[in-house]
Amino acid sequence: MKTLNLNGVRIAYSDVGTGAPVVFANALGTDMRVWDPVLDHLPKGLRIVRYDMRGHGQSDCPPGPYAMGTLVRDAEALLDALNIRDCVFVGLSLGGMVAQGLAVKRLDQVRAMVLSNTAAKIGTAKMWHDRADAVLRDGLAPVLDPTMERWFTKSFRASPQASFWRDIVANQRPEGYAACCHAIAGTDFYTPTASLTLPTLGIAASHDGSTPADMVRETTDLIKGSQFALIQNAGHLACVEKPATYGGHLTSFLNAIGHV
Ligand SMILES: O=C(O)CC1=CCC(=O)O1
Repeated sequence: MKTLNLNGVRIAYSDVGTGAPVVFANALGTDMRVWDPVLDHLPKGLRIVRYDMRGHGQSDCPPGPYAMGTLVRDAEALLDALNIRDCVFVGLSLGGMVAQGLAVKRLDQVRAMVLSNTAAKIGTAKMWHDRADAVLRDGLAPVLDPTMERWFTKSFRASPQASFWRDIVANQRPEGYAACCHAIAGTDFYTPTASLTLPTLGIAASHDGSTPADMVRETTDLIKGSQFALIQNAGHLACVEKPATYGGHLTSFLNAIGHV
């Protein structure tokens, strides 16, 4: 794990390999470890960059609320600092919102994107403000059970791995989590995303309790020529629950666009 000071904030990242760049952005309540299960299922030789969204993982947690524009600027600054152009940007949930914002702003940095378990707009502003208020008041403990239900199928929740992912959320900082809830609350990328034409893969999961498959499909369909994949028997964190299937879809997409 390395860090860079970007926009006055220390951002933790990992940068491995020297080939065609693929950049991964995490979901709310997670950090770059959310991609660990999938990495073994990707082609060898890529340059794999992951980072922790501000307020998450090992990155700094400046006071919130955060704006989506700030999260997009962090991604932009990271790619500039690492001299990355023409990457495939893979964004999970909140990370997928960052992908859309970055693609609108910096097509020189992003040649293609993967919108995983995400949408142009997720939920309602009230829902996110309420969740942020609750987490700031009571901490993350009360949101753990509902989060696990949105993230994973019943059978995965009963597996020994589940407690590891529960702890990932439990150990995030409530202030960073809440600050990112505010960023989601203020985001509606419907119109800007509809103007995009870059190669795009949408990935949805059959049991996603946060961004149901129809929601992911609606956003993916805004982008002309996009592809869509539905992963069966997985929840919101399909990259964790079905890493081989997820990696297979990513690999097919990378091959199809010649990003090898
Ligand atoms: O509701 C959740 O916890 C899932 C989620 C929505 C946006 C995000 O990044 O995660």
